[in-house]
Amino acid sequence: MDEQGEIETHQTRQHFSSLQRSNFEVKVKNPWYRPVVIFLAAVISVAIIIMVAISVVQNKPLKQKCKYGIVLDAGSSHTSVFIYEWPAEKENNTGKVRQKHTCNVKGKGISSYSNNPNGAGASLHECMEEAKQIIPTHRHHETPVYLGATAGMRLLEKENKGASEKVLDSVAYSLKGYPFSYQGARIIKGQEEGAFGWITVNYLSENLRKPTGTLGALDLGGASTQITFVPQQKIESHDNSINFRLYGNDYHLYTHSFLCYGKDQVLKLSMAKKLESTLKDKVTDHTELRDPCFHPGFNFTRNVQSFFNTPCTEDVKMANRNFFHLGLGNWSQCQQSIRKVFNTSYCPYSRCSFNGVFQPSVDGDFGAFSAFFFVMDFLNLTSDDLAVTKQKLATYCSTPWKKIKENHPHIKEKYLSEYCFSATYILTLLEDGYNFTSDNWKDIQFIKKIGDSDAGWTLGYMLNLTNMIPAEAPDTPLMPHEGYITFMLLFSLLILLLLLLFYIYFRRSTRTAQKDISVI
Ligand SMILES: O=c1[nH]cnc2c1ncn2[C@@H]1O[C@H](COP(=O)(O)OP(=O)(O)O)[C@@H](O)[C@H]1O
Ligand SMILES: [Ca+2]
Repeated sequence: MDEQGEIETHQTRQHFSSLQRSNFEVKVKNPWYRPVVIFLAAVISVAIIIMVAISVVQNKPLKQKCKYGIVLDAGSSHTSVFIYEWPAEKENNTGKVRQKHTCNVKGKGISSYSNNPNGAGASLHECMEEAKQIIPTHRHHETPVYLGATAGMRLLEKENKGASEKVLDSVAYSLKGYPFSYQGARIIKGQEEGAFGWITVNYLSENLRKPTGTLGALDLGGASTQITFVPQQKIESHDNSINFRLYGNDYHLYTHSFLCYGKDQVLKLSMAKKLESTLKDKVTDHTELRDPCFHPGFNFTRNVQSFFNTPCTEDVKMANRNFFHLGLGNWSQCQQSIRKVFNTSYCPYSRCSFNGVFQPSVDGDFGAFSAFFFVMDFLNLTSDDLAVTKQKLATYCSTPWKKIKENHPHIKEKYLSEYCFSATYILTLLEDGYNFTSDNWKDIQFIKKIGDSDAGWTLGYMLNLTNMIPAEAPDTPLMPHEGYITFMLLFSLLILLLLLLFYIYFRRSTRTAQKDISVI
């Protein structure tokens, strides 16, 4: 072999040995890489599937564990039992508490039991038994029960403190006899009634955690009425100011409760004033009271005493006697007579509603509930402008009593006869008392419920006493539960897809390498 041949042979050997090396490498990769990749892909896939499955099961709304609370609204006309329900683990979030059930206690309000206090406690029995059925037994012992009494008991306390204490003792004794967690029975203050009504409507409307405005609250009961809202102006009287810090926001509320200005007591007050001016100098029995607030043809014999059996009319003095109560059905005269129950002759502040009570000008939207709703809804007056509302009411009041009864054969006559008075009072209170105008009349929404919960003070009272509205906003998860599950699923699918692509690409490149070798 010459030198040239030597070199070629050497180069060929070198080339062959490098080929041998690369062939060796591919041969090593092939049997090793494929099963490992398949195995890894399988393990990762299974891991992802397990992860998704666990996160779905872990995070799916488990069979809701609920907690419960009971509030008894011992109003002047009747008592209602409200049962509230909320998901156990979300109690500090807004809008989570809902009204599960209500039960109306048979008979009148607890203040009517002043001569038979034990009857007050006993009257709650049926509704409390119903609560035992509705709330799961294992939750009974941890379910708080609160009783709040409003203006009927405020009046009884004024009139006869001993009797009001006995009535409260009786209802407390009765409530302690049930398997729930008794938390107290008390007369709530007018400011609390107003403020908790405001919290209720704003909690239910989910206004509290948003930067949007809040809803003012107008509550009309039988014995008192409340107005509560966030004013634009400074609150000039300490008694009308309530401050709350809720979910990290400060609220400065104006609130006032007018005792004796619920629709039943104001009827007595108005009647007392009419009787005083008409009958005072007449000594004969069976004198007539011609009343513009009752329908033409309405004619009943009544006793003066039935309008003077309350501290609300104690300033008007009259001897007891019977009189004929005759209806005239004249809306504007009725309004004139109702105006006399508002004293607007003095105001020690820059502005007042009536009776020398400070009130800033009404501002924003209002929810008007309880008897505001019952009366206006019955008369179909919840959605017109003020002028049309007045016209319709004038027509209703002038409708003969006989026709009214024919049109509503199933409504109790006492209630039916009073709707003209009550609606006229509502318009007068809102316009002359609180200073609403035809311009902002549309800002008043007459409401009974928000969602499935009644508007009223009870929900706000319970939320406050159970500390369910925190002062600071609780931390919220990054995304809602449904969003989290969707994200996890999509993300896992994406990883699977990538693995699949990676596997396909790897197989292809391996085959290409093998082909290259076989060609060589
Ligand atoms: O279905 C109804 N139609 C008309 N008025 C009603 C209805 N239900 C309740 N009311 C009236 O609503 C008022 C409720 O007052 P409540 O008993 O709460 O007194 P309070 O809040 O002054 O203590 C009473 O005047 C009652 O007659
Ligand atoms: Ca009430």
